[in-house]
Amino acid sequence: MEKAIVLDQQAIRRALTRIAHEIIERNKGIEDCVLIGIKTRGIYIAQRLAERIFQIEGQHIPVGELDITLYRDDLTIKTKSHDPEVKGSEIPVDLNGKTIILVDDVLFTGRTVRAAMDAIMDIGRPSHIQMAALVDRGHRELPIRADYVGKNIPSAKSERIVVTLEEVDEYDRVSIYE
Ligand SMILES: O=P(O)(O)OC[C@H]1O[C@H](OP(=O)(O)OP(=O)(O)O)[C@H](O)[C@@H]1O
Ligand SMILES: O=c1cc[nH]c(=O)[nH]1
Repeated sequence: MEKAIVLDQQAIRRALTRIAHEIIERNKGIEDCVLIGIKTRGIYIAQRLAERIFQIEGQHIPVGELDITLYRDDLTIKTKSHDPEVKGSEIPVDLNGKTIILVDDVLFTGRTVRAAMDAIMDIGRPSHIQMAALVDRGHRELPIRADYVGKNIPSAKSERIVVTLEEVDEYDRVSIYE
């Protein structure tokens, strides 16, 4: 059941504009930066950030993609943890020496980001890896944090944050379900 809408279209737009500014500020521009979106919705968020960054800086930032699948071990074992694996990637540039900014819609246990970092390290040797999430809902199971957060949403572990984006879902919204 939908408990609350936590971000509407305007709030998502503002959050992404702020993150775009923060990325530029922290990296003193975007030279040698690459955005890498994680599977469906992270990819669209990365593309939106690249558009904002172009509007602000007048420079194109490369955007790559990682496709990560969940192998949930709670199907066989009574635990809620899961092990994501990388299914595929589309990386448009050489990652050696670059600052990679991983982008996802929701940061939860951190296991997806860990799998993404493993995949990046297999492809090249970036100088830095940063992380941007539209929503950080807490409950980390690994020592991973986001450098850029649209909104921190405290949640019960049993709840679910659902992000819908125009590109795939017709409208922009972040809701919490119980
Ligand atoms: O930090 P974690 O615990 O790894 O969770 C975060 C991941 O979970 C969600 O994907 P989900 O597997 O729900 O698939 P979806 O993107 O298709 O909704 C979300 O898009 C993140 O990629
Ligand atoms: O609540 C959650 C947890 C993981 N991934 C999501 O998209 N939502």
